[in-house]
Amino acid sequence: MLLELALLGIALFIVYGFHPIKRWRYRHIPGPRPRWLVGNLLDMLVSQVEAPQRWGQQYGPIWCFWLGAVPVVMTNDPHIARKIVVRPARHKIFSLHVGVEERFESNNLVFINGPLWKETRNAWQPFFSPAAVPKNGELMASSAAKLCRHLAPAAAQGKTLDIWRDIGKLTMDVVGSCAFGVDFNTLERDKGDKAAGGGQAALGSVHTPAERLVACVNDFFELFGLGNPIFALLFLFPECEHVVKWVANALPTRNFKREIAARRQLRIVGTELVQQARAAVAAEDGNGNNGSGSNTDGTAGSSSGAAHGGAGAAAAVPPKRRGEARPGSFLSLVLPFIGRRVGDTGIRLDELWAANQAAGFILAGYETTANALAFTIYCLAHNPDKEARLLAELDGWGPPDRLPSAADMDSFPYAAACFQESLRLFPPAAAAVREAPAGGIQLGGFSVPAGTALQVSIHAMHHNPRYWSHPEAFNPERFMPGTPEAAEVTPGAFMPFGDGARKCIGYRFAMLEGVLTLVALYQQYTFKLLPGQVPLKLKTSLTTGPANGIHVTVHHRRQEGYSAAGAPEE
Ligand code: HEM
Repeated sequence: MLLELALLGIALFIVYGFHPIKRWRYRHIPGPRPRWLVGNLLDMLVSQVEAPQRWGQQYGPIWCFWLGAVPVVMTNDPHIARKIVVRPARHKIFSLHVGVEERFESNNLVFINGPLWKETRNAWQPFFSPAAVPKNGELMASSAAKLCRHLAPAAAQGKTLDIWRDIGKLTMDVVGSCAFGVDFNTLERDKGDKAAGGGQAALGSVHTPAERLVACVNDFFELFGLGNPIFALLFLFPECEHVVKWVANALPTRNFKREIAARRQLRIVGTELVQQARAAVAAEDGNGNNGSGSNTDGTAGSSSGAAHGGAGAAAAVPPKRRGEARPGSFLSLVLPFIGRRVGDTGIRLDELWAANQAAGFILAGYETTANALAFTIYCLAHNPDKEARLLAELDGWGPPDRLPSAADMDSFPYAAACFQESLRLFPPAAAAVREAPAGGIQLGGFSVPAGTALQVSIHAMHHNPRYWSHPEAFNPERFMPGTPEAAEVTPGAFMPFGDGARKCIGYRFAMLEGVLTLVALYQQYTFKLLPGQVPLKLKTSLTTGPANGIHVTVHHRRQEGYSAAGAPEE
């Protein structure tokens, strides 16, 4: 009897691995052949960038692949992409976490849907309005100036460095000063770079708060999602989510322990930032009021948008009313939402929600922009003629020590074009994700069942030869208005920040930071790649970044005798 049951179990498991009913529902959509049990998961584990690009060439413009038992319908075509991104619902993101970490994660703007997403996006929006973003320019430029000082010894001594790590310190510095008014000190200290770079640091081996923060964010990015083998189990057995979660937490692997520690650290930092902001408000109120959510009158969006402040700088300007931190700081916009009820969902926004918004800003604002800037430096170092054109633009603008501001953005069309072209070639977010609506959706002539995960492969679209001539070439002229290259660009084929209601909320902020940083850096320095880095190896978890950093030597332009034409005078 036992033997028969075992055989029946094995037979059922074998049949389960073919997912016959599910696969039958998607049989009409072309795509790579799924393997037993794992589907096409292994291809995605090898490269979440190359596999979609290859499938796009073989099966495009729309295809279906399988993450274990989960079908994903993907496109590399701008017209189909528009139909996908216009939908506001993001497909469910699996999570292995339990308890407070699960509750913390369930507030993340990137993952939530419905009324909670709407209310949370409302809390973020005023900080990113067209009027508010430029006010961050001064702090961004001053962080870039710090980075320039930080690079000076390497330039003087001819040392090599991983510029991706140093740029990461810059973007964390910008997040701290612009969003929270806090100096994370990332550019002031350099303890052997233990804290930075690809999550190499175990949290226990770093000590200062800034080091801990950078280390835990790096760990988070490295270990989240498909980078974690247990996570892959959720795709193999999505119906058994609770069991997989239970096993993962009961018998955590070393990496999973690291990920939990990183999340905990982020939660703690987020909570500290919220509490500091509340304390600053209470101190300014002068009556001990801690802003505990009494302000639910919808004033959150009314702040001036002056982003220079937050917890650490709150004393500089009196708050407009109780419950608000420094006007215009990110947290000043978030704090008044504490205590609100979200429609008729029964959800009440609390301090954990606010802490998640603070941590979410750190996560979203740090690594994507760092990767984009580091990729731009790589592209320019590999294309000296484009670098020369950039240097000519900067030299025409002013002396090397003149710091750029948001008001100068129109003076740097080529710097902006270089940043955009690098976002095309190496989009830090590989895909935009949505869910097919109730009743299903027609895409590219195929009907896609309700609830299906829909993805725009941003990388595959940006490399689609149907829409980009010489897609592998770095050609910033594509983004210079009035050039023949720009005239060729298909509207909608460039989507590094996604699109629709869920378009990246930070895109203006990222563009400003990217251009101001490039200007400040290239006014003073150029960078040469160490050999062996072309073509660049990529790694993708939540974002796409360089797999092994970007190793360069730094050259001071004036000392090296650079001319406006950019070439070093030998
Ligand atoms: C070069 C830098 C950046 C890139 C390439 C990037 C890219 C993206 C992409 C592709 C999405 C998904 C959009 C969609 O599904 O349609 C996204 C969402 C998001 N981004 Fe960014 N991002 C960058 C910088 C930032 C910054 C600086 C912040 C803010 C601190 C930020 C905050 C967010 C948030 C909160 C979302 C989720 C929005 C929602 O679901 O409503 N990003 N980003």
